[in-house]
Amino acid sequence: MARFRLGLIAHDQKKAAMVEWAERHRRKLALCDLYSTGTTGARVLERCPELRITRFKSGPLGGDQQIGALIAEGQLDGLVFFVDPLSPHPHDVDVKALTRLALVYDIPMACNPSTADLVVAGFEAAFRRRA
Ligand SMILES: O=C(CO)COP(=O)(O)O
Repeated sequence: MARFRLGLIAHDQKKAAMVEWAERHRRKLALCDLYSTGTTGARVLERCPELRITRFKSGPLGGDQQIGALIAEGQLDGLVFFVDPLSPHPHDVDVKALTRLALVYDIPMACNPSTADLVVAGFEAAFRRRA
């Protein structure tokens, strides 16, 4: 059975929320191939070392663009991207480009934990249908 391919990214002020969210869903995330920017993936793996995460560069160094390339190539089924709306980001153009590609290719994109809960529930339902 194909595994879901899910991107995980969080801005610095949202990393604690990402770790908490990933831990809460770790059993379902273990059924996914996960892709993350550098620091986000490292933080999640500290708490959930069993997860299979391919880590790209840190966001400001091109990681957002690498995740965007996966979307453009049809290699990502969903994106959980906890955006910090209250801080400036030096790579804001990359953030915008990534969210734009998620819209262009119509992949589910969750930008906060409550939406990410719904996305995971959707994956669960799809797993059940496939089983
Ligand atoms: O900057 C980011 C998203 O725009 C995230 O990058 P890191 O996970 O490397 O902190």
